[in-house]
Amino acid sequence: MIRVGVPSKGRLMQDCFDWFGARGVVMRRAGSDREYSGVVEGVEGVVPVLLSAGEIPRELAAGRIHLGVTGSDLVREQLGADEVAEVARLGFGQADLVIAVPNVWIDVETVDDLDAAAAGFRKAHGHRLRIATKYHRLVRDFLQAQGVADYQLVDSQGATEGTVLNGTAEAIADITSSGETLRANHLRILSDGLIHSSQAVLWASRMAEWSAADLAAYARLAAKLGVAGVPF
Ligand SMILES: Nc1ncnc2c1ncn2[C@@H]1O[C@H](COP(=O)(O)OP(=O)(O)OP(=O)(O)O)[C@@H](O)[C@H]1O
Ligand SMILES: O=P(O)(O)OC[C@H]1O[C@H](OP(=O)(O)OP(=O)(O)O)[C@H](O)[C@@H]1O
Repeated sequence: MIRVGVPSKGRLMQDCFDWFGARGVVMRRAGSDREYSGVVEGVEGVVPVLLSAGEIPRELAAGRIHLGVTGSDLVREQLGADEVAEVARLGFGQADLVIAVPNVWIDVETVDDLDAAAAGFRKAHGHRLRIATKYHRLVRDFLQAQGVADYQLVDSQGATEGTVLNGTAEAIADITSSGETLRANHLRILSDGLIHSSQAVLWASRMAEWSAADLAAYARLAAKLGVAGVPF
């Protein structure tokens, strides 16, 4: 059996079920809304595994699932290129990981401006400018590539836009789609502050054991979905 990790709740789960369903692979939760097991109809040898979107990268890397659907942001943040292969971009779950600063920082429009502000900030406040995020790796790599070093990351696993008003950070790096949460919290995206454009992707684990029967099931599934054969 190939195990396919799918998001266990919310819009991502529904969009994922719709995407598979439109291709003749019907996935649904078994039993009640609260039961985290799933069933699939329309293809033999495939079992869905309902998981938190944030945990799907780790399960792929551990080889406990063969395939998984989750955001490219979460995989790029948590995994290296060796552990998974991209099978298909699914065209939903689009959101941008961006750096945003308070509206009142009128002199800070770009990442270069943020760099300059960071140097001044340290002198004025005795500590480095704080950027709240849960995307530590992506933010570090992005700022390093731009030569920004005088800052510190503050971990925020949710309600990240609130950290500036709450006084625990000066800037944030988080996912946005409509931009409403940023606006409501008086934050503005830097003009060159796009770190990653994310969307839901079907990933294949390079770490899972793929038996001959699993490879045959994958071929059947890939044919139905109209995606590439085993991508590694
Ligand atoms: N506002 C949004 N619009 C579109 N996509 C979003 C939005 N917020 C988050 N996403 C995407 O949804 C995926 C899951 O997000 P997140 O890590 O917040 O999980 P979650 O919804 O909190 O679920 P769980 O707690 O089960 O992991 C990510 O890939 C992210 O890019
Ligand atoms: O641009 P918008 O359309 O306003 O969406 C952005 C919000 O959506 C996500 O939060 P989510 O609802 O997943 O909750 P979180 O705070 O737990 O991350 C993200 O972290 C932003 O807070």
